[in-house]
Amino acid sequence: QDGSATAVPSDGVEYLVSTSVGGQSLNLDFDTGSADLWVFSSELPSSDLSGHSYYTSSDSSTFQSLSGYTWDISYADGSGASGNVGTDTVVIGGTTVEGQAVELAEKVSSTFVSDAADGLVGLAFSSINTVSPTPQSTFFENAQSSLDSPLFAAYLPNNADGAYDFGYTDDSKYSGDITYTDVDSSNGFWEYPSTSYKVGSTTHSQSGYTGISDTGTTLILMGDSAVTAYYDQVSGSSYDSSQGGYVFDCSADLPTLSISIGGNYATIPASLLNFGTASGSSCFGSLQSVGSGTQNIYGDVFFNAFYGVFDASGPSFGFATV
Ligand SMILES: O=C(CN1CCCCC1)Nc1ccc2c(c1)OCO2
Repeated sequence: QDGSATAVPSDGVEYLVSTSVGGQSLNLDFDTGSADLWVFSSELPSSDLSGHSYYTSSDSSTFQSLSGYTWDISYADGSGASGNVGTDTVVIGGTTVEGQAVELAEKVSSTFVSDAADGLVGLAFSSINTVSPTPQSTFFENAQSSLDSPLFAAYLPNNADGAYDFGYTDDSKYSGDITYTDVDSSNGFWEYPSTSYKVGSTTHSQSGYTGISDTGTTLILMGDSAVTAYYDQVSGSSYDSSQGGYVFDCSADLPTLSISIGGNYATIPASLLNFGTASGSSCFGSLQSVGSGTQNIYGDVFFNAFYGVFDASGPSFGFATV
């Protein structure tokens, strides 16, 4: 059944969605860049639980253990978690999935302990689900047959409540048309060619590059040539290792950044490219380096500007101006 769930911005770094797992409410981070649904659980050391809501399987009448099943995930930012697996009823907005694989954390890395999320809902493709011995389907994959259309959409406006819509697109959340491009899911991501970009009105090519739509990443992460080309146009900008990225004077005049999604450009307004105060009068850039590789990561800052549609028929990804 179609539905919409409110996404609340948290600490400026993620959006959390109140989710019912076996009747227990948890604030979960929806991550289109991974495919595991995992939760803080009573199996964690109690010192890891402070400040978190957590799932207790013995308190759920609908929990079923998957005996011998384990999971262990590592994210590109170096964080990770692991544990065991069961199934339970998961409700997000108006959409219910019975028998959803729920991955209970027995261990989480320190960043998760200090982060507000009580777990994650992975919305990438289950080919990258980490459950052993059998990878498990995502909430969206399980929900698809009950939705009017096999799609979900992310509406994540800057510093304001947003939403995840399941089964339909909501034209009150965007203006103009939704522009779609084919997705190559062979790496398990909502991935597409991203072979050029514009800094202001100057076009640059990045042949062979792809991009992924990743609501689990805060910023926009691109290859070093693109990052250098951008900050070369920001006078006084520099890479500050103590801040962990490019910074500039908060009064700096920033160019727009247009990224190619398939054959179409999405232009991020300059205002969104200043992520905010780093220290004193220096501000942190919303565009940072992805490091090595040719896969750009288009995170929440992208979704601050565009309603993103993840359509399993195709599959395809669509964007429209917020
Ligand atoms: O790791 C993530 C996102 N991740 C989602 C799940 C919670 C923890 C953060 N993003 C990311 C962070 C740094 C990167 C990167 C991606 O690609 C290269 O550098």
